[in-house]
Amino acid sequence: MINQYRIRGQVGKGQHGEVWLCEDTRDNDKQAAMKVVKRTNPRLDKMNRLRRKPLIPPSNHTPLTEAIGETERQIRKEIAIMKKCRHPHIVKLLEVIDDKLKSKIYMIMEYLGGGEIRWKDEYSNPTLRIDQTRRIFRDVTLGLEYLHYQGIIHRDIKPANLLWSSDRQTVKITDFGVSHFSYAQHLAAVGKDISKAKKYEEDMIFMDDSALSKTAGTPSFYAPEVISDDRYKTFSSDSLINATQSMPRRQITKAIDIWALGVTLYCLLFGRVPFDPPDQSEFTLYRLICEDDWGVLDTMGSDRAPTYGRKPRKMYKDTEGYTAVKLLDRLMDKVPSERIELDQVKVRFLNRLFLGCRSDSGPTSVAFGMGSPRPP
Ligand SMILES: Nc1ncnc2c1ncn2[C@@H]1O[C@H](COP(=O)(O)OP(=O)(O)OP(=O)(O)O)[C@@H](O)[C@H]1O
Repeated sequence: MINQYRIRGQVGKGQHGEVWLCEDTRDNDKQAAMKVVKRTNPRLDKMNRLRRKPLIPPSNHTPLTEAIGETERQIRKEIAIMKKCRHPHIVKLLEVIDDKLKSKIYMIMEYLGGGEIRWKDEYSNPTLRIDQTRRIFRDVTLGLEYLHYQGIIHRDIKPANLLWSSDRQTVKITDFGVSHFSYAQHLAAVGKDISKAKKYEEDMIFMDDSALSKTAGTPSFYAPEVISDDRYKTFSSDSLINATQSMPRRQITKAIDIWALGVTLYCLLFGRVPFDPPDQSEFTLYRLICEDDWGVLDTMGSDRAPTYGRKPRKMYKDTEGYTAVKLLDRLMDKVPSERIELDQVKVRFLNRLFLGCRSDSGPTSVAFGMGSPRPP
């Protein structure tokens, strides 16, 4: 038992901790997920201490972020971010058990019993039907829109971080381990005055936007702007100096999540990632992401709906294949400022779902919104 929680089996293990199924004995044995994380990780903390080299020697006034180790700083950031979120498509943090004298921190979350989304079989064929993908995509779009409105960039959107509720009716976004909260981005989204920051004061220590310059997430889902030129281009020593001097630092914004949403949608539709280097090297992967186009298979989903190719002709514009490829095009635009925003995804691709279109009101077999049924 940890406080009122009776521990049942282990449901998963991540890089930073373990997740256990437990029951809340004070709430009719209601199921919950308990993420148990160690406050310190000597190897990681040492590495980060060396990397960060404090500019000011420690004193009585050393900021809290310097006084605690890197691991605990990351956990606290994850908790601060999760505390801000209350949304049907975001995993809910119920409670944190944080006894300063103990080596572990316990995060109690709602239990998502449906587990991870299974999107491919052993031969990399898609396992989801188009209508299932459409529902998952809608849930994630809504969850992500809420995060961005809050000023949160998730930074690790991918199928493995989307979990089904126990009844498999809803998908929720999880794992805020590398997420970032930017007060500036929150204000930009809601258009408020920065002097009204009172409410967020306690979290200000985690709002250092410079942390965004560190690469985080999963390589196959990286947006081009996350990958700096020196990670996939070969330079002569002279041109490297010139290139790094002249290269403006690319701005990391919520657009990186929209790209990752596109990669996720591609995975669900085709059972494979859009950029898959034949030599399996990260160097090649980064080059493909930054410079190459992706391709499409002839069909998508386990129900094998036709796609009509990478550049489908206008005559197919009312088909789900055409709509899906156009949506992928807009989500995976290599230029972040040109990439579609989530409100546009809603208006242009999910509109009918939002209006609650019923199966008897017309063609609902269309994959991503408006249009008429597939041609024969
Ligand atoms: N609220 C939850 N309900 C049910 N299962 C969960 C829940 N949260 C996490 N899990 C499961 O536990 C596993 C570990 O989750 P966790 O977030 O710690 O690790 P992770 O996703 O591997 O991330 P990282 O290694 O980056 O910390 C996940 O694969 C997931 O299936």
